[in-house]
Amino acid sequence: MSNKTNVLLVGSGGVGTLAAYNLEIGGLASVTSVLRSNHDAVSQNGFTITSLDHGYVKGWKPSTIRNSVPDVGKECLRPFDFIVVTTKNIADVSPTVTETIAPAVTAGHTTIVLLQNGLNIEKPLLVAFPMNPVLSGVSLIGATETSPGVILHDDRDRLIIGAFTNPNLPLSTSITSAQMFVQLYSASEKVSCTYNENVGFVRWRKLVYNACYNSACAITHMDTSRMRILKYPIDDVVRPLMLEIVAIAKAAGHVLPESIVEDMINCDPEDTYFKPSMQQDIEKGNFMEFENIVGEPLREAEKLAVPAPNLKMVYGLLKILQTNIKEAKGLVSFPTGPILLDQF
Ligand SMILES: NC(=O)C1=CN([C@@H]2O[C@H](COP(=O)(O)OP(=O)(O)OC[C@H]3O[C@@H](n4cnc5c(N)ncnc54)[C@H](OP(=O)(O)O)[C@@H]3O)[C@@H](O)[C@H]2O)C=CC1
Ligand SMILES: CC(C)(CO)C(=O)C(=O)O
Repeated sequence: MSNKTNVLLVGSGGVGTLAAYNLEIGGLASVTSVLRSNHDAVSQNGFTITSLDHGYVKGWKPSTIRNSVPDVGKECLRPFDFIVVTTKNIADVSPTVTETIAPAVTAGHTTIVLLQNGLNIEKPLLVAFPMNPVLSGVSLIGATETSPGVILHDDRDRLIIGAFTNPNLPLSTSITSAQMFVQLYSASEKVSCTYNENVGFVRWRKLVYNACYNSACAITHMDTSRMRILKYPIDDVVRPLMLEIVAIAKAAGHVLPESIVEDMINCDPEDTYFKPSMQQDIEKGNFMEFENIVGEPLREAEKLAVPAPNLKMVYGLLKILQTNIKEAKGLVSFPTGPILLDQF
């Protein structure tokens, strides 16, 4: 039996494939990757990765690939030490993250690492798996699967790991797991992976970008460069949203530096015509992570009585757009025909 750390990776798109590759070349982890739409392409040809950190990699496969999440109990498998979740976190569509990973979690043993955007993403996992550490992974990376098994990685991998508070475990248990994961991820010596105990601060800081740019770009189908060149999309839409997120974060106890708004507005190189992930998702007809990225900060605002009228409007619009996607995928339907016409 291998003495490497046993890692299951669920969700091998842009972020997940880079994480699996980086963990394996570090030499301390053996990775089982769960693949879905790219399973056949990768089992035939491996991954092709063009990466700013790792160079050009052709035909690479993780130690094990699977087309479904393993059932550790039924299959009598060695328990996973870490499950790294790099799916999009679509809280309003089943199967949720909790439902997806449940068969692979060993109570009291497996550490769950959520390498995903958004706020309060740990809450359902702490309810479902009360005796397991859950870690926060905030990724600053640019990684996209351009066709099945082909990954373009064009902004350096900087990963910030921390431990979500699990009231059923000593904090030291979760912190030890977090530090172990940082060691595994840093072992490649190709990327930056740091431990940060202030998970809330790190997640609110990232939301200043994601809740505002992701939403504005998804709704308008305009990338961040065009918004900055035109200026009025920033003045009328993006900056007002960012100021609301900063105010909500402050009320929640996370005081972000004053410069954060202008820094986030200008953080992408202006010539990249960058589309944030939510815009890329809507343009592909995929579900958007809007509940965790916009809905959760909005619910925090309501709880803390912080006015957030812009965020509320944007949330409403994203919910409508998500319903359109659900309808296109057959998850919701409406009455059709003459009855409907008579009614309106
Ligand atoms: N991409 C980026 O540069 C950044 C992304 N993030 C965050 O990282 C997370 C991952 O994003 P990203 O890599 O872009 O996402 P992608 O859409 O590229 O990849 C998600 C992968 O998860 C797979 N998946 C989804 N559900 C399941 C399931 N139930 N079982 C198995 N596989 C599943 C998808 O498969 P399928 O193809 O079949 O749908 C896809 O391969 C998100 O939270 C995102 O917001 C954060 C910073 C930067
Ligand atoms: C901007 C980015 C790529 C941050 O790394 C991101 O988080 C997103 O597009 O959702």
